[in-house]
Amino acid sequence: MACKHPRVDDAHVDFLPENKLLLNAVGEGIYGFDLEGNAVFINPAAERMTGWKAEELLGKNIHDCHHHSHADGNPYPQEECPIYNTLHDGIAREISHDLFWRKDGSSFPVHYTSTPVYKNDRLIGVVAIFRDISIQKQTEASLREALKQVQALSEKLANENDYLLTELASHRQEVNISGESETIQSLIQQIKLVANTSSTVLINGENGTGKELVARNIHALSDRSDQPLVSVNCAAFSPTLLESELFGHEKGAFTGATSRRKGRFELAHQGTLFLDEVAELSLEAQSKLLRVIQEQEFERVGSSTPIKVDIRLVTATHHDLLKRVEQGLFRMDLYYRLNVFPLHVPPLRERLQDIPLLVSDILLNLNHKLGKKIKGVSKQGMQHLMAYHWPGNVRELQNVIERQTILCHGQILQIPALQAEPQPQDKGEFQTLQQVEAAHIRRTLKRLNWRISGPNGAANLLGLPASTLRSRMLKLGIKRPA
Ligand SMILES: Nc1ncnc2c1ncn2[C@@H]1O[C@H](COP(=O)(O)OP(=O)(O)OP(=O)(O)O)[C@@H](O)[C@H]1O
Repeated sequence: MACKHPRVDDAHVDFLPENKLLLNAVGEGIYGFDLEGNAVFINPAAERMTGWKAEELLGKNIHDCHHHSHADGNPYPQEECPIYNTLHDGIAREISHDLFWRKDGSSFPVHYTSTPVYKNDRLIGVVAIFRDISIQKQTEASLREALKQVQALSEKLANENDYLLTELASHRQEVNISGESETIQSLIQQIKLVANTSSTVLINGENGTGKELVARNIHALSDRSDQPLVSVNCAAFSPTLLESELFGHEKGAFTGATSRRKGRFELAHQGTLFLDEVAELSLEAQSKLLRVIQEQEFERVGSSTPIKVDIRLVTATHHDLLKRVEQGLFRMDLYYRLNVFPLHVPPLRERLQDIPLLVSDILLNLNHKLGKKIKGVSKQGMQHLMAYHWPGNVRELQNVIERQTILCHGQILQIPALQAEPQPQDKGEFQTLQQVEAAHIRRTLKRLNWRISGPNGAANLLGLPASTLRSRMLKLGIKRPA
């Protein structure tokens, strides 16, 4: 932009004479103006910053040279200029959000002061001292950007932390498995054996038998126990959501992916990942899982950068997974990868002798939770519990006990007769009374692991003295299988 009206008024140029040497040495730009707003002094720093030489500007109207427009290109009238206002009212000003235009048409952000100069109490001009604050602005912008990233990261960490703390808090007490039956004791042995290896474990069993409890025990007994145990119920998500839940996603990977998110595989790094209901994985997710198991690496949804993880995998299902393989619903190669160490959790109806111990553990928790003082279950109540077939397994037992505990006012819990065990299918053949009696005794003995006497023995449950039961067994030819 061309500057107009070159006019030097010698009468006004010498208001800074003694300081000129000093002013030429400072790093900040300095202009001296006469009362007309024309430049009477320009130091070398100002020349460097604006690209104008002093001789080009001296005597000219400085506002027109590099203060002519705002950043958006709109005109900047002289009447609004703080420096020119100081010229008129003699009041000092300090401005931090403004810009100066250079000779080459570019601009830079400035911080400046405009200070009135008096001689013999008479205002004779103004000194403007300015600094190029581009670097400061850039630093501020990068700091703001860094702060945004730190805030996003700390929010994400807080979420992950919340998830892990909730997991820990809700399961801290479940590091034991109650049961004295042979099957449970042998299960506990196997858990202890496998826990300290890094082998993949596949837990199979009906709903409510304690598969998740087994997984927690494996983790708790392993050398990864101070790292997270992360659980995912594969049946709880649609195939697309499950993929992003497991592997995470990049920002914008799909509609609704407003920020980058870590998947459960990353959260479980160095710990244990428990995939419950693993049979529900889509074939696509199965391929991805197979790759993680083989290569210990995967990509987030929407990214091609591989992420390496070190996890111990424990899976569970209530399905016959091999049957799912035969039906083409589950990859055979993945099945073999998961089934390295299979564990079977038996249904409660096959280990009825565990009921008294389970009930006493459940009551202990419930007394604490509900503020009750129940000491135990009545004799008849226990018989009712032992006579039931428990399709919902331990979870159903917990629910029955909790329901009755809430209703109970005394110290001994009464349990009503529970829905009777379904009879064997009527195949259209008549059975004699003796055959029905033999089948019933055999079934009861089997469920009680062939225990005859004692409070949890079959004789007690059938309402007979143990000696009578033994002679009936002899008569009916019932023997414990070898
Ligand atoms: N042997 C046991 N001792 C103590 N508590 C048990 C035992 N088995 C199961 N439970 C309890 O029974 C409840 C159900 O167990 P869990 O959730 O582990 O079963 P699950 O087989 O994983 O069920 P689902 O297949 O429905 O997910 C839990 O509260 C668990 O703590």
